[in-house]
Amino acid sequence: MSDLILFWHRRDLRISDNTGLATARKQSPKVVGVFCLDPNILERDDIAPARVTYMIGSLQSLQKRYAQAGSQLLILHAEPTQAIPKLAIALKAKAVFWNWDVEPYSQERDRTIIEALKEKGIQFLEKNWDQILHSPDDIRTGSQQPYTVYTPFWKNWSSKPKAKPVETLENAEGLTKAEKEIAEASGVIELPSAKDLGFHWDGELVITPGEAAAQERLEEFCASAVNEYQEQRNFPAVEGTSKLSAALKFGVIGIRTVWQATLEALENSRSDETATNIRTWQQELAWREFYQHAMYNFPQLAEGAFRDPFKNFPWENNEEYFQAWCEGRTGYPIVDAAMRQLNELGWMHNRCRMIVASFLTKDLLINFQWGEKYFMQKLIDGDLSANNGGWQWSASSGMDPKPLRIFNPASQSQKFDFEGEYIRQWVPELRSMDAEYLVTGKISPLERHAVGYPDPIVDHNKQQRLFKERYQQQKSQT
Ligand SMILES: Cc1cc2nc3c(=O)[nH]c(=O)nc-3n(C[C@H](O)[C@H](O)[C@H](O)COP(=O)(O)OP(=O)(O)OC[C@H]3O[C@@H](n4cnc5c(N)ncnc54)[C@H](O)[C@@H]3O)c2cc1C
Repeated sequence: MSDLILFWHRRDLRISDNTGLATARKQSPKVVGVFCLDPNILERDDIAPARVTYMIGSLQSLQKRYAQAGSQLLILHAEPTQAIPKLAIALKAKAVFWNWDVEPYSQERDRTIIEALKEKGIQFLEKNWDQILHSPDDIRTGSQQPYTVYTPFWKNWSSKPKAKPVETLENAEGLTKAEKEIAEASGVIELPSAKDLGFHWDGELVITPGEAAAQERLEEFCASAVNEYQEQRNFPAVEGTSKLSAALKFGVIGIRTVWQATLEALENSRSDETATNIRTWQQELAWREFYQHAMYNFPQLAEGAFRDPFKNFPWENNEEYFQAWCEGRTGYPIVDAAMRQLNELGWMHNRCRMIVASFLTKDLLINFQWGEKYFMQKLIDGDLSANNGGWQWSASSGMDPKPLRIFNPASQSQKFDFEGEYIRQWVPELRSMDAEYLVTGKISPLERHAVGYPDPIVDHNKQQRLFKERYQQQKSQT
């Protein structure tokens, strides 16, 4: 066996602040990266072109970072349970290290790979967490149960000391020429483009791929917008949030680095008000972690409703309504603006994610899993835990003590897009209409037809009554 440690990147496309990679480098000077394009993931029907494009761009940048450090990032495109052990055996690697993931598929895949490595006496890292600040096994209620409610989770989670960023891989030995030939014979390929993989995204990405861009975005956000985050994050027409979600999903930036930046911002804050804004952003980072812990502890979340009344809920699942929702043609301006933003950018503002999710489930009476899947097909930041968490929260089927939250599209627009700026940006046929009509949605059929904008496909008040009735019925039966 050689000194080689293969470091398998998955949701940690960076060489800075990477716990598993830093451990590998401590144990050997010879560390080579590997990324496996997994057909089990890429061939699913919920993969967004924007997401793959961002991932490939970040892999390109990771390859450059490895080259600068003196090593390589190898690319495979094959079933990982076979390809990873095969490469490790061919290169006589002494170890394959990687960072653990919360998703059910990843855990199953990793267990299979661990068995194959064990058989050959190749070392691995047991349960090394990197993408979250605390292990899901460590944050427990007084009776040692995982949390199902966010507020007590936050209290416990935020009271625990957080690890500092770990050191960047500055230098490492790579493969020799002979080893490179062995790697190629074992399936290593050139990094394909997203188009080569069948994913076409010609638009601009909401965030530039790669570590440097994510770091820059973090610094920029922490120097300015974070100071007004609490209020500004609610207005979809304002650039009030970090847009770091894709970088966090793929681990293009380390969560310890992000947390450290919030602590520095707190230290530099000049007023209680600013500090409150920064703490609010910290709470959003904790939501991300809450949903990841939830997915790890309750993997059944990925399969459907968490709460009983929703397990057999009589959804109507009207295909035409669903199509209108997907295309931004519901006749509700704020809903349509949001869906068109999603279709065009591969990203949607959080306030609008909540509005459209409530609309799909409470107004259109469509199973939240349809919306969950559509989001995954479009989002650059699409992430099982966060997306499922957001959808189950909006549908009232998940971990939430307030089951009957129903968003009224008109009052949401009146509060958060009162000048209709966001609506005008994304629904251009309504551009010349007064804000009053845009936000209330009280646009006459004549005016709608004149500009080619549809009539409302359902009546909000009627539908929400219907939803409540069905919910009460289900509740009484469970
Ligand atoms: C129906 C629905 C679906 C969602 N799907 C996803 C998804 O697939 N991927 C995803 O990353 N987020 C998802 N979210 C959460 C949230 O909308 C996005 O994280 C946020 O809009 C990303 O923008 P940002 O990076 O500017 O966020 P910021 O406001 O700057 O927040 C910072 C980071 O905290 C995390 N975060 C913020 N809010 C949440 C939240 N409610 N839940 C979990 N993490 C959060 C994200 O990593 C985000 O990048 C969803 C929310 C809803 C209501």
